[in-house]
Amino acid sequence: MIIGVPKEIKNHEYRVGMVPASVRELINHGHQVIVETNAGIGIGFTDEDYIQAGAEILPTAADVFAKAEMIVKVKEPQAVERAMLREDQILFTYLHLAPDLPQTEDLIKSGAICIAYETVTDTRGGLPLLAPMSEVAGRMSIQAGAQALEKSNEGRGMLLGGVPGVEPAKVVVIGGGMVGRNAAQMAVGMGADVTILDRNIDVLRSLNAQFGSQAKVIYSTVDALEKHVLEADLVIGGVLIPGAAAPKLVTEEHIKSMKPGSAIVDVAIDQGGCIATSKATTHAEPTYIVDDVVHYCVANMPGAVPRTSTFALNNATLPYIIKLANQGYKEALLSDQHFLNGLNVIKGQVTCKEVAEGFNMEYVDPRSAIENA
Ligand SMILES: NC(=O)C1=CN([C@@H]2O[C@H](COP(=O)(O)OP(=O)(O)OC[C@H]3O[C@@H](n4cnc5c(N)ncnc54)[C@H](O)[C@@H]3O)[C@@H](O)[C@H]2O)C=CC1
Ligand SMILES: CC(=O)C(=O)O
Ligand SMILES: [Mg+2]
Repeated sequence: MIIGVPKEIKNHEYRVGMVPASVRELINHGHQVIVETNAGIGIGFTDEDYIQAGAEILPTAADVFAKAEMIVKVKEPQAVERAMLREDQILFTYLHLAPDLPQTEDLIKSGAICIAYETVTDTRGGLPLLAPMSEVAGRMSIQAGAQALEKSNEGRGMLLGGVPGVEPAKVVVIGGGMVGRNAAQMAVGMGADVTILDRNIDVLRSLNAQFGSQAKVIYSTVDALEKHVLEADLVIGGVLIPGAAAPKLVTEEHIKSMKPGSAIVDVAIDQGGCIATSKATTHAEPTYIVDDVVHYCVANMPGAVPRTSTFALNNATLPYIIKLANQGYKEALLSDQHFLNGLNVIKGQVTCKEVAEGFNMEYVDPRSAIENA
């Protein structure tokens, strides 16, 4: 198979779909890899590194899209990239369709086979291709939140850990999954007063086992959420209902009643955000203020630490890329229900239930969509 890796074009996005070592693996499996010039330059990989691994370098994204049978990316395709997709081409990347009608419509129109990293599941109920970036974003959320609390950023002027004799900041983490657990780990490490809310009892038990008395672990009701959010100096939004738009758990009224200068980091923004006043921002302009609350809502947080992130992402995606290339998408997806869960759009049909329901579109069972393709 011919596998194409274009350079990412989202704002301050320096990750890349494949590192040279992954290219070499695919070449060893007998495939051909084409890479856009300078695709890896943001993480220190030159064209020469890719050539050494066996790739061919092409001068533009248009060349890569025109020739590749499968496109491997990081972020959801931007409008100019969507225009280059073609029927029967495989697209393997993050999509986050639920909050993004224009992208969903373009992918339907393209006729391509669009497999989203973030809805692939595993046998333990996890999301193996989202997890590595959630680890990164969860950890980063505390750095971002600490900065947002600085006075020069219109924050309350609080140090997360306080100092001897002065109280630490209260950090409230909504959603105790991969993002929440990693955020809590960093916040605890910095000496903050940490509370984690989730509504899955098994998750609560596991958080309790990990953090013991270092963090409060609370069942997430409207009541509990309101109490803790209104007391918070920093709120981290990390809830997820896989495939679906995030529920708006923190309301406009809550934001109005939060302490002036408090901060929120809505990591769930890539699924639309779990805070009513959130709107996606970029690394160039990461924050804005609503009702004196600093909002950080960057939808590609791991893009800021692209070297760590690309390796972490590639470690997880490589076996799936190899499977698609070796077996073709039909066999690769039909033989593995968890991989099949990644299929969001195929040849004009929506095969992710949450996306179809969210946009009032017809849902087609992915298995029959493939069998009829
Ligand atoms: N902005 C960015 O750059 C990035 C964003 N993300 C996003 O972060 C979000 C979280 O991802 P993960 O932690 O991997 O998901 P996860 O599935 O590991 O964790 C989500 C948690 O939310 C909990 N939850 C669901 N409804 C809840 C409610 N009403 N109250 C409290 N908890 C609730 C679930 O029980 C689960 O434990 C996703 O939207 C993901 O796409 C991930 C990486 C990067
Ligand atoms: C998951 C995601 O949105 C990211 O890594 O950018
Ligand atoms: Mg206020």
